[in-house]
Amino acid sequence: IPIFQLQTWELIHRTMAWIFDEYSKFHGHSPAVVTGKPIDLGGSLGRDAATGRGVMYATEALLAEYGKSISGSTFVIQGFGNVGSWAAQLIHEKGGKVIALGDVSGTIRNKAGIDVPALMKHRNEGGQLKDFHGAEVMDASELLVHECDVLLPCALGGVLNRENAPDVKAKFIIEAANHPTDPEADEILTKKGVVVLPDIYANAGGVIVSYFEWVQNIQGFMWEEEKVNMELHKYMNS
Ligand SMILES: NC(=O)C1=CN([C@@H]2O[C@H](COP(=O)(O)OP(=O)(O)OC[C@H]3O[C@@H](n4cnc5c(N)ncnc54)[C@H](OP(=O)(O)O)[C@@H]3O)[C@@H](O)[C@H]2O)C=CC1
Ligand SMILES: O=C(O)CCC(=O)C(=O)O
Repeated sequence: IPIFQLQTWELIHRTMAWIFDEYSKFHGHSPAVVTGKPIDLGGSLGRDAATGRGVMYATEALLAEYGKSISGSTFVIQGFGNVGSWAAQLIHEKGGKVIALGDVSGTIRNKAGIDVPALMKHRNEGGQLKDFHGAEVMDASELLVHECDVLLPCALGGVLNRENAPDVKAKFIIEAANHPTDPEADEILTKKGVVVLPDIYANAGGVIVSYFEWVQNIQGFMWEEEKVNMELHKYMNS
């Protein structure tokens, strides 16, 4: 089943609706042939937040194994798109302190913790990260090696490599992006005792809720968002 990467949900929805429509012209109404559809055409509630929510559940589960929790831990996040912004919001809701964050437009930090809802409002009103008043601008090259408990790369693949891995200070890395840690970095980080949670689990929330979309389509039924989130939590923790 096809899916877009690194695109806005508006474009993903439009494309998936087009594929669904074209297929249905030849085979009759067939919503289950494609996921990532707009809600009105059989998309699932909760899919928009699903990857970031799954990242939060995975982080919570990993920290618990080490006797820690999101609340009271510090977080650095690269990428403030679909995955990064949802992960940041949900971590903030759980009492986690997001102390540094960056996208292409800028990189910012606030030792006391960034007010993520205020940053979302600023971004949704068209503002860039670098112009946000609740944090100071920092050099983008310092983000991945910034002091923190948990580092969440939520942008591109291969961002952690042999150049920067020796300087990483995080104790935990959650691979929210696809393959953000290259094999050389993996080896360096493991020797340093950094715990790296692999992408195949950490960012599985998206594909799990896409599976739920297919399940709902073949059942001819739509789940409440609470049920989607509850089932996602169950799958991420099983
Ligand atoms: N969305 C999903 O459901 C899933 C996504 N993934 C993976 O998660 C990652 C993020 O995807 P998603 O959030 O959907 O993508 P988006 O396009 O929504 O967001 C990507 C973010 O990364 C930022 N970014 C891009 N390049 C850089 C860079 N060089 N330095 C800092 N920030 C950068 C972008 O900044 P700007 O906005 O300024 O361009 C944007 O904030 C990808 O690796 C994707 O494959 C994995 C599973 C599911
Ligand atoms: O929703 C999907 O089917 C795929 C999600 C995704 O983008 C990924 O797992 O990389």
